[in-house]
Amino acid sequence: MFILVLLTGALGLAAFSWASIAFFSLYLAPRRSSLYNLQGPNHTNYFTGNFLDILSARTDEEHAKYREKYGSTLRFAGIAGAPVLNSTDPKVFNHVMKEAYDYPKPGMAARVLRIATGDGVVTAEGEAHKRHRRIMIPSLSAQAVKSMVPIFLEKGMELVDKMMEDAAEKDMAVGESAGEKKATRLETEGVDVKDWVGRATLDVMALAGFDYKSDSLQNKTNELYVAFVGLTDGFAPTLDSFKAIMWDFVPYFRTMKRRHEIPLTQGLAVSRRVGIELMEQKKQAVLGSASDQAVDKKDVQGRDILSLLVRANIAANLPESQKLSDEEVLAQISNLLFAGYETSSTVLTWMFHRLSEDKAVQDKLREEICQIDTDMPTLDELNALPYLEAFVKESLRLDPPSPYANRECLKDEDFIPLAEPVIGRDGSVINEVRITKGTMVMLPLFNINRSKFIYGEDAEEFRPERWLEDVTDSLNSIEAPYGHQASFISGPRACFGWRFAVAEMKAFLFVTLRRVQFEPIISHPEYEHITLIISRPRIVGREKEGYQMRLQVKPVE
Ligand code: HEM
Repeated sequence: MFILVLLTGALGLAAFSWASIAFFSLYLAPRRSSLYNLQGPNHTNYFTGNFLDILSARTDEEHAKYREKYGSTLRFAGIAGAPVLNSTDPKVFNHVMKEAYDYPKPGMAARVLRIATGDGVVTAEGEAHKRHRRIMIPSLSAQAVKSMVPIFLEKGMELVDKMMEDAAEKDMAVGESAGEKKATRLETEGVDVKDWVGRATLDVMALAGFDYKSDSLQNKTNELYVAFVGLTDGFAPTLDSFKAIMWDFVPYFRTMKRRHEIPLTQGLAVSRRVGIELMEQKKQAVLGSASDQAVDKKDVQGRDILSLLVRANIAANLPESQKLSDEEVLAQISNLLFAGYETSSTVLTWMFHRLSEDKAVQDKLREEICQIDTDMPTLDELNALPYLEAFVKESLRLDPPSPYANRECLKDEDFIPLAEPVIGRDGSVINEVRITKGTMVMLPLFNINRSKFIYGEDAEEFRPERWLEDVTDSLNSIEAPYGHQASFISGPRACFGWRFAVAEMKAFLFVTLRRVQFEPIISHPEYEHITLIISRPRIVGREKEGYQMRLQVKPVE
C-alpha cells in the first residue's frame, strides 16, 4: 500500500513537473519576451526548443527555411522555450557586433571553449579582452604578416608535393578488363584534400605562430596534429547532444567526467606542454638580447607571432596592469591554434572543391597567377592580382568556416534597427526590435553571406566577378574588416587573424594552381556543409565516413 502511494506520488510529481515545463516553455516564456511579436517556428522540444533541429541539419538548411517563411528577422525557441533572436539583417549584424561588450558569447559556448582552449583572447570578456587584444594585435599586423609569406609559400609547395605523391600512388592501378579500361583509384577515390590541407595549415600555424616544427604533413602521428584533430572532432559530440545542454543547465551534469570532454582537454594539455617550453625560449631570447633590464621593442629577433607577443608584453613602456600573465600568454598559443588552423584549412578545402566544379574559374585564376614570373612572390605581388582577390572573397562569402555567431544581450533594454522590416504576429510592420537582458541572439553568418537583400538575386551563385564590378550600397551594408561580408565578423571582437588567413590562402592557391589541377572524382558526389563550431564538408549518402573532400589532383597539362 505504502509503495503504491509512493509510486502515485512520484508519478504525480513527474506529471506536474512536465506540465510546468510545458506551460513555461509553450506559454509563459514566449509571452514574457520582448521578441513575442516576431514570427518564428514552433518549438519541437519543450526543453531544447528548436536548437537540436538547427544543430543536426545542414549548416544553412533550417535558417534558410525560416527566412523563406518568416522574413530576415525572427525568433525561434531556445532552451525551455526562451525566444532567441535570429537575423540576417545587416543592421542587426552591425549593431550586435559593434556593441560586442554588451553582447558577449553566451555562457555555454564560453564554458566549452574555455575547456578546450584555456583563458585566452577567444573567451576573455570586457576589460580583460581589451587587454589581450591590445597586446596581440601587433603580432598579426600587415607588416608582421608580410614577413610570414615565405613560410606560407614553402608549406604550400610541400602540400602540393604530398598531394601529388598521394595521387600518383592511386593513379597506377590502371588495367584492362575485357577490353574496357578500368578506372584508377585516383578517379574513384581521389585524394582527400581536406586531410592534406588541414595538416598543412596546422604546420603553418605552428611555424609562423611559434617557430615550432609540427611537421604533420610528413608525419600524421605528430602529437600536436593528433591533439588538435581530437580537439576539433571532440567538439561535435560535446555540443551536439541533449546531455550537453543538461550539462550546462544542471550543475550535477557538469561534475560528470564525460567521455566527450576527454579529447577537448587532451588538446589543451598538449598545446600547454609544448607552449611552456616555447614561451620560456622566447622569454630567454628577449631577456638575453636586451642590453639592460629595460626591454625595448627591437630586442627580440624572432618574427613569429609568439615572439612578437612576448616582446610586446615585456616591453618596458607597458604598465604592469596591462601585461598578460604567463598563463594568459600560454593560453594564446592554444587560442591561435584553435582559431587559426581549421578555419583557413576549411575555406581552402572548399576553394579546391569550387575550382574542381568550375573549370572556367580554375583556368582563369591559373592564367592570372602564372603571369607572375617568380615562385616566391611578395604579399604585395599577390595582392595585386584582382581575380585572386575576387576568388578569395567569393569563397569566403559562400563557405565561411564559422557559420554562426551566438551572443547574449547584457543591457537591460536595447533597440536594434532593421534595414529590412518584417511583419509581426499582429500584422504590424516591425522596423526596430526591442531586446532585453538575458535574451540570446544567433546570427547565422552563413545565411547573412547568402542574403539576396545584401548581395542581390544571384546571392547563392558562386561568381567571383561580383567583386570586380561596382560595389553597390547593398554590398557595403555589412561592416567588416574584409570583403563586406560576415565571415570574420566585425567590431571589437572581429577576427584579427584575417590578414594572416587571406595571405595564407592566396599563397596556397598561388603555389597549388601553378602545378596541379582539380577535378571531381567520377562518382561526382554531392558535398554538404555540416557544422558545430566549424562548417566541414561531408559526402551526402556517405555520412558515416565522416568529414572529407575527395578530388582528383593532376599535374597541370
Ligand atoms: C579564413 C579563416 C578565418 C576565418 C573565417 C575566421 C573567422 C573568425 C570569426 C568569425 C571569429 C569570431 C568568433 C566569435 O567571436 O564568435 C574569429 C575570431 C578570432 N580569430 Fe579568426 N578566422 C580565420 C582565421 C584566423 C587565423 C588564421 C587566426 C590567427 C592567426 C585567427 C585568429 C582569431 C582570433 C584570435 C579570434 C578571437 C578574436 C576575439 O575574440 O577578440 N583567425 N575568427
